[in-house]
Amino acid sequence: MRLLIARPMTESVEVRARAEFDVEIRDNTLPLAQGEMLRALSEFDIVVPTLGDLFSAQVFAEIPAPRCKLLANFGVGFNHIDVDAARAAGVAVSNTPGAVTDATADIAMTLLLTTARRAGEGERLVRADAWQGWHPTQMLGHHVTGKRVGIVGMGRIGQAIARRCHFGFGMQVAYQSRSPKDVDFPAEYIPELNELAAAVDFLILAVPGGAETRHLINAKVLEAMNPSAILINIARGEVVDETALIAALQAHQIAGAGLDVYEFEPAVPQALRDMDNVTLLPHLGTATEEVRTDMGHMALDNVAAFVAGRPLPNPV
Ligand SMILES: NC(=O)c1ccc[n+]([C@@H]2O[C@H](COP(=O)([O-])OP(=O)(O)OC[C@H]3O[C@@H](n4cnc5c(N)ncnc54)[C@H](O)[C@@H]3O)[C@@H](O)[C@H]2O)c1
Ligand SMILES: O=C(O)[C@H](O)CO
Repeated sequence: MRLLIARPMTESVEVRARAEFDVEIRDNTLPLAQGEMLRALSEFDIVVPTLGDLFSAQVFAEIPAPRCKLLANFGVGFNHIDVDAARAAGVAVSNTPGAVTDATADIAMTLLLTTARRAGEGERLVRADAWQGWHPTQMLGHHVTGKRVGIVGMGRIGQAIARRCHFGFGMQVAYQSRSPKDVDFPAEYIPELNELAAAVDFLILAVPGGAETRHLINAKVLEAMNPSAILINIARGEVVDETALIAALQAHQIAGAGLDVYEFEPAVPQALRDMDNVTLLPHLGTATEEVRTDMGHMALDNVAAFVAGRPLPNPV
């Protein structure tokens, strides 16, 4: 069976892939272009795609009977794949849940602390050689310990964030999700999103992307937030109406934002880049050597199971 891996991977993943499979590893860090996706579906049995490779209904429509039978996605989020269209074309989809959880929760905390404590702004001040010295009212930020945090999407990553907030920072945790969760820390379930938004100092997004959550955070939710509150997004850019977010920040409806993901990634609006109360990261959630290696092996475990005719360990 021929395997295509759509990006260069960490060394041990590439070594294993070459040892176990008839593999082509694409030597390009950019997403697959339309023509490359069509070739992937028609010339390979299995493809390991990732974020940015837009396997849309239109792509599947162009190759109605693809040779490819598995998209073993590198990453837990699969909103770049039209899973229904894939299934209709006879293509299974798998992903890499769990491997990404702790690192992504760590990045949520990085964003929360950096934004609340104005660490990015302070770092820029020092680098610009503009710091005039400590004084009692210099660069006052928002206190974190003991504050109220609201988590939207209490799944694997949401719960890992909640644990860090509760056990690490003594924060009071509230959340919204599709259903209440049985968790091992105190957490209040607030099913109404605007109510949750109004009740917290930090609102953290950890839902999947896709049609169901597109613009879940809109002007109304941002209006419901406290003027002293901060929005953190480690989920997917499309979960937030970015135009509404910029307007809310400009009108001081909220105090700041910490973003790892963007609606039209990798484009980041100039208006956001101009604001000192916004922390901007380039989708770093899972960006550690260990985690990217674990994700790669998890994707290959799915490939191996498929080749051996066993059930996929991580079917979507
Ligand atoms: N920034 C990054 O690098 C990075 C890294 C990993 C994952 N992610 C994103 O985080 C997402 C979550 O990952 P996970 O492993 O925690 O997934 P998960 O499936 O374990 O958790 C998602 C949670 O969201 C809830 N949910 C779904 N739709 C909802 C809705 N409309 N309203 C409220 N809650 C809803 C689900 O019930 C579930 O509890 C991924 O799908 C991915 O898009 C980002
Ligand atoms: O969904 C994921 O796993 C990340 O966004 C990519 O690392």
